[in-house]
Amino acid sequence: MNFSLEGRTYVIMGVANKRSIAWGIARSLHEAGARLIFTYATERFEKPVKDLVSTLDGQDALFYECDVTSDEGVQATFDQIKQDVGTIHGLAHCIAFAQKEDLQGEFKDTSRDGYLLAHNISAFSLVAVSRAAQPLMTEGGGIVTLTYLGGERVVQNYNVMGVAKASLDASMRYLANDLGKHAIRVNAISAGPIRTLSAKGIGDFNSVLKQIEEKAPLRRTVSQEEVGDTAYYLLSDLSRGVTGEIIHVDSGYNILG
Ligand SMILES: CCCCCCc1ccc(Oc2ccc(Oc3cccc(O)n3)cc2)c(O)c1
Repeated sequence: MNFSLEGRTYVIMGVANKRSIAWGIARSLHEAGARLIFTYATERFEKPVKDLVSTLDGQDALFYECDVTSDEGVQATFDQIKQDVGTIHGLAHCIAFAQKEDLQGEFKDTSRDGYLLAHNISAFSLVAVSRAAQPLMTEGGGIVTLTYLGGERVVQNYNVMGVAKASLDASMRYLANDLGKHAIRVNAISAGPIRTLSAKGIGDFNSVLKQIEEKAPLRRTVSQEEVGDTAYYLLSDLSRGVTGEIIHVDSGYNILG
């Protein structure tokens, strides 16, 4: 069996810059021979993403805007992708957002709007893009999303994003149940903390990194590349028997009490 991604096309949603975990996923899939399609939330990201992708030798990528807070916007993007390439073999959902004030202080102070916004962008968007992508995945395939330990147990300051990640994790399992009959697998990677643009929104992030380096079984933090390689595994035939699963790429930190 061949585990190359030659001849396969994957949609990667959420590259912001070279530090993005989504960019680590893009590099791993490119190295495996995949053709890549990139979506970004607003045209602000079009040039940075195109400039990054131009560094991938031999990549014939496509680029689309996709506002995941709009059902029509998601459908329009996937209609365009269907028109341009026909079939896709998978998707990496690397999209989340919560208001900065809801990522510090006490969770009990979360506003109704802040709670709904975090769930809309960080959890429901997986349902929306999976529903829109399914008809294009005529040969089956894989969907991967990014989650975090704070959705499984309390991590100070992660607050409403933790509650949204718990919803994302359960949504991933229910999507795995629905889409399995179409030979589409749905899994999540629970990444350890990585210094990305998104991480800047989180209170006291530096002390979390220090805690990992001191306590995690591997005594170090993980990289975008290590997460990218696990996404390659989950989107390739190596993981053909795996769906509805969360793989922790976190130096083992999640096993500690
Ligand atoms: C206290 C937890 C420390 C480890 C957090 C690891 C982590 C880092 C980044 C993560 O992704 C996001 C994505 C958006 C997000 O919301 C943001 C980001 C920047 C500004 C802002 O206003 N909101 C917060 C975290 C994420 O889900 C998890």
